[in-house]
Amino acid sequence: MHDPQDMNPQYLEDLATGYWYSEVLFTAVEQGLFTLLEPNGKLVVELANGLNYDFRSLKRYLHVLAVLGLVFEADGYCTNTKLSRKYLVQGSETYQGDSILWRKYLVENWKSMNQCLEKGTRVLFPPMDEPEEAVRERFRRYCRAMDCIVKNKIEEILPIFSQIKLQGEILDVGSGLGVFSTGFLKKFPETKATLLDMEQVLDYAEETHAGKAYADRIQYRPTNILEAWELPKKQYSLVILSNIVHAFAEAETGYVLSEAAAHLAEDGLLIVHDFFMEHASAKAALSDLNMLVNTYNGKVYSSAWVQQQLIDAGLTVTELIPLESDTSVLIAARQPTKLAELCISELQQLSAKIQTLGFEVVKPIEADIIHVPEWVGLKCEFGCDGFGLPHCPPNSIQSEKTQAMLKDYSKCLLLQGVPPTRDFQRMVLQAEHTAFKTGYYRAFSLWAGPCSICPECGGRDNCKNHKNARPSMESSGIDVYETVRRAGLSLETRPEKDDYIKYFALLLLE
Ligand SMILES: C[S@@+](CC[C@H](N)C(=O)[O-])C[C@H]1O[C@@H](n2cnc3c(N)ncnc32)[C@H](O)[C@@H]1O
Repeated sequence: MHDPQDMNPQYLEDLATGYWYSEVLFTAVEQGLFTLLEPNGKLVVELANGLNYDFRSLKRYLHVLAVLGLVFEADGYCTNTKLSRKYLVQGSETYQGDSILWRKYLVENWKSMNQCLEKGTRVLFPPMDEPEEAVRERFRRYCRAMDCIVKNKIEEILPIFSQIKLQGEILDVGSGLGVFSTGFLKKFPETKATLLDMEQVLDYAEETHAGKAYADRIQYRPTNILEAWELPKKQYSLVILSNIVHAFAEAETGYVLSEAAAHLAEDGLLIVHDFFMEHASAKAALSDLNMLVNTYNGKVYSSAWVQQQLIDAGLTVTELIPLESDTSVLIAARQPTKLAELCISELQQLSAKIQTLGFEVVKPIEADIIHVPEWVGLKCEFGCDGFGLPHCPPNSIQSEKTQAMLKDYSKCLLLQGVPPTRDFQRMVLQAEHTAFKTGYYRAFSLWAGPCSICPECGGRDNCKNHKNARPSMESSGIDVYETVRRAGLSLETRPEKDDYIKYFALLLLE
């Protein structure tokens, strides 16, 4: 997909047709198409009969599913792909259909966006006279949807705890069906869990876990978590708040966080898993709107806000730990040494800290993707006004030296920001200092554009600020476009002079 900085109307067309993709998926999942294709695929004609579809229209529809990588279709025969077989076949452990169909259920509320913006709150609610059975079924669908999503997350999160021998009591706050805590129960046999949620949710949770090997280690405690929790304080080795922080506005969420902290044992760990504005920023911002149209007062927070609540409650807290997927975790403890037992790479922690300086993207990359071809210097010598400036060629690093220097480094961070140049360069310097103070004593940055760090430049032969001057990537012979693309980010030339600019810098670490 194009991005907004490409200044391409195709980006707008792609946004406008986003629902085409979701409708295609919703229909196939709702009709159980992928389930019908198991175990060995079907003739398209058989599928048309099974679904009561017009044969020719189904061929067109299957063509789209094939283009989207969800089926294979050839010679009138159709089979699932690996992806659809794993995630879209009913009855499979990894089935995602319940969360996909929950997204479909929410479409009506999204259509009320304009009214929500006018009123400042959700406007559509289930009917007051909804029959009890319908309410119960709706709750259950909601629980299954959350379950689908969180069971993938727990696989990403458990490795953080791989050096810890967790024992004792786990408290899962706003647990839903409790998939998060059961992930811990399975990994740590010497733990027990208490689930806090509404009564009807916990009834369903109990049904779901009945008969499982760990079932007798779970206690169900129906609780309104916005009121006092009738539980012993300072008792729990692990307190879990997964996807609950975003359910309420500041006052309520602040209360829930402080109650969670109060129930944490002296040597316990508290984990907050959620969307945070700093990670997967488009999805996080859209999730914030999802809260606007679907909840009473929920919202997505910045990690800084949640961290501050935990600090105010007397805890020490990690930097944001982004998952590979769209959410992140923060982990807090009463004893700072407890956090040192977690398996979070130093680089992850540093990236998160540097992100908070205000960069759009902070991406760890391997130094060997940095591309230093022969031609870059030509663009400086012929065609750039900066040639001869204090830290531009020929007063910069020769490409041979850059190539040699890069051999001393393996890890680095690619930093993306925006103009003005001086502000960006100052932020890069701050990032370098942050890395240095963290222990990366070889930290060295190369930024974008001629050095602009001093409002009054000492001039070509007379730089008065060597302490803060740095070379740019391009002046050192780096092909910035190719390097950025190899890092999986996008950078295009600008068709118009006033088009949006992205700035990149490299922070070499070790
Ligand atoms: C988004 S779900 C998260 C469930 C689970 N922790 C997860 O990560 O999938 C939020 C849960 O909080 C529960 N919840 C919301 N408000 C609550 C309240 N005031 N008291 C107790 N539970 C509440 C909901 O019933 C729901 O199960």
